[in-house]
Amino acid sequence: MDQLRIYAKGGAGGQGFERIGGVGGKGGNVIARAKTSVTLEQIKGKYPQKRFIAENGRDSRKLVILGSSGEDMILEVPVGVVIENERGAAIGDLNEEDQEILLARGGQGGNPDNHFIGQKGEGNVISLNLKLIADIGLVGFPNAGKSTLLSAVSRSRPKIANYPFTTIQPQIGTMFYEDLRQITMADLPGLIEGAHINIGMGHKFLKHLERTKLLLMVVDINGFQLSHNYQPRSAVETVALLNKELELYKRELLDKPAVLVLNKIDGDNDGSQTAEILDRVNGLHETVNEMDEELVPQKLMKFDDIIAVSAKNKINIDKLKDRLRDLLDVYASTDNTNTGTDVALTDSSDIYSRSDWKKFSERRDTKLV
Ligand SMILES: Nc1nc2c(ncn2[C@@H]2O[C@H](COP(=O)(O)OP(=O)(O)OP(=O)(O)O)[C@@H](O)[C@H]2O)c(=O)[nH]1
Repeated sequence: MDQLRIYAKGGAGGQGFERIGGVGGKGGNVIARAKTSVTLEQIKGKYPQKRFIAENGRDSRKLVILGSSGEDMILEVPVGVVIENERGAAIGDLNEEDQEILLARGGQGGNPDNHFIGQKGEGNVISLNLKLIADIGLVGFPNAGKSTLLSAVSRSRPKIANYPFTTIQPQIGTMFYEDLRQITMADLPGLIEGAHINIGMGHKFLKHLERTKLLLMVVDINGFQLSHNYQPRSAVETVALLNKELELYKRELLDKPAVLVLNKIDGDNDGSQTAEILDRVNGLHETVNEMDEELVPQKLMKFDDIIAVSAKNKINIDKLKDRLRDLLDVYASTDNTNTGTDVALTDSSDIYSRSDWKKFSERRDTKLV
């Protein structure tokens, strides 16, 4: 969820008491305050009506010359949110903890200027938009080739982006297309085995993946080993492990559009290694039964596609770029999210698309040196 529309209404001003020159209290304001711990989903869950109304100011009375002001209504919103009005114009953005923005002003209390009649508070339809870090977020353990891939797809060297609302610095690459379309891709450092329990940069990393439209999982066909203290993992185990890390952090991440990239196929001379991985990933709901329980996620991600590449030798990079673009377009036009598949699946439905792989395997002999 990256957008939430709400209604904010300032409290009305209290009535003045003309006979004694009494002034009504000012209506409370509705104020957005940034908190890193808050999500848009939480706001929606807590306030399903999405109406935020501040308290009215009190009237001035015989013994109360100055009516007291209404309380402000404070709405806690996620850090990194852009606030827009009904017409889509930006009112401002909140990039730091406890930063505040006024959403709707309370009405003036009744006083001589308004004939002692308390004024209504402002009523505004407001849209809270989470800033995207990039269209595509790379997911992969160290050494999978994420930086190399980012450089391969983007024309120039990826830039280190300075996002005020993150403490980590994502590398952002821009993919350029012939018709001038641009798609951004972010490599957020720090995902390692155990990230969900906050080993390494853990949560800080995973949190930002939520702010991308599509996840691109990058796996080295030779597998992965975090360090000598950790067991080596095969490529297929790595897919399961990454799936699990995402799931343990936040299950909803598994519902995002996702593509799997099998990288470093230049080292697989006859293509058999990659073909076997692809087969096993395609049947992951069966393959996981043979894996250590600690590697197995409860729910499997549904990849929109699996593409084998060599980031270093630029094999299949254009194909990857085209596919990513197509997928983003499809998702933008249908606003679909894929639903993923549970591991406890009993039917044998093939949850991964093989189409591109077939085409690739037919062509790969001519492409490989
Ligand atoms: N043979 C081969 N090596 C590759 C390929 N892509 C990346 N590498 C090598 O793999 C190593 C790791 O690549 P990086 O791009 O730094 O990997 P990363 O995933 O960004 O790693 P971290 O920065 O540690 O997260 C480097 O030595 C790359 O040259 C590839 O397609 N083929």
